[in-house]
Amino acid sequence: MTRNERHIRGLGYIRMQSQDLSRWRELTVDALGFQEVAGPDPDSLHLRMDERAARLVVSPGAPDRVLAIGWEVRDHLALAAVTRDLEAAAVAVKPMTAEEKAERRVEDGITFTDPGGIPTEIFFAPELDHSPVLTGLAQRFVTGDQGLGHVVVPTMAPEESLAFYTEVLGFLNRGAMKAGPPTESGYQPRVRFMGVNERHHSLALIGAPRGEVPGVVHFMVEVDTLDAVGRALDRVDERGFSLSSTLGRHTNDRMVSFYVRAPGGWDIEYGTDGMRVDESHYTAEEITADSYWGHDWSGSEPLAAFAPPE
Ligand SMILES: Cc1ccc(O)c(O)c1CC[C@@H]1C(=O)CC[C@]2(C)C(=O)CC[C@@H]12
Ligand SMILES: [Fe+2]
Repeated sequence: MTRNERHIRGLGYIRMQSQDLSRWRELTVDALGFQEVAGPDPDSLHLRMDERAARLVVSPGAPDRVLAIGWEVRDHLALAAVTRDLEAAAVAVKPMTAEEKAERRVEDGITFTDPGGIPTEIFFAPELDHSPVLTGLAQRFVTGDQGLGHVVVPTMAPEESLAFYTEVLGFLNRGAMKAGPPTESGYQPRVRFMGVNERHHSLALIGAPRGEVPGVVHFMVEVDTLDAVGRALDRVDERGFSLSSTLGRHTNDRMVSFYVRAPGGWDIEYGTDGMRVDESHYTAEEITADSYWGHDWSGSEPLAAFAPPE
């Protein structure tokens, strides 16, 4: 198999819808220190992390689900090249409408669904907001050349999804972890990690019985200090949010993080101290434990992506 040229530079934005915006605001703004800003849609929650106008947008709607995972490319030429790669792979690609571009505050982009049914977008030239970033915990979100963070998406077609992201979109294989025993036909299910920059993984894929709704297992944001992670942990606890996993350090990206349950049945992973991958010598590896210490999932409420299919 060959891989197309790697045009994607990072995870750019995530758009979601939820029936409970006030609880989303409490979690993201009050507990995790995102900055709430005004945006093109007065009814949506626009959350700022850095100089980008908004990295996360939560709109009112049912059911609770992800509306778009936005991947960033360098410029118009890169967008045209990725569009050609997708069309060559027979993916139904739509150009963003003027309204979609205005909502996302990007110069241009395309929309399509990935093999797992996840609404996916590729864009370039996001608008910047040059006013100071006023985070609630005085933390700095680690973004920049490492993008927003990472997202873990469920897929009912794990082999097809892996081929799509690595061969068509050029994501780099950043290793895996076995997830459950081999099937009778000998297929070994794995959580697959993939990267597009120095962040160890910008995307992970998990085989799950439910694809499009909610369309996400967790997304991760990184902050600059362990103290900010600790303060966020105190605040989610004070506000009665359910901790899906205790604090721990992952083996593959070395991130120290906890996971908190958001409305809609997926998690936000909040971490610090992630490693940077040096691609000049990195080789894909298989981890045999998710963490060096901590990350106790025993108190986790069931994830919506793993609910039995309807
Ligand atoms: C293993 C791992 C390394 C780095 C990460 O950022 C990361 O999210 C994970 C996955 C954590 C976790 C797991 O290992 C077992 C299966 C889990 C519980 C899920 O179903 C979602 C998160 C997964
Ligand atoms: Fe993660």
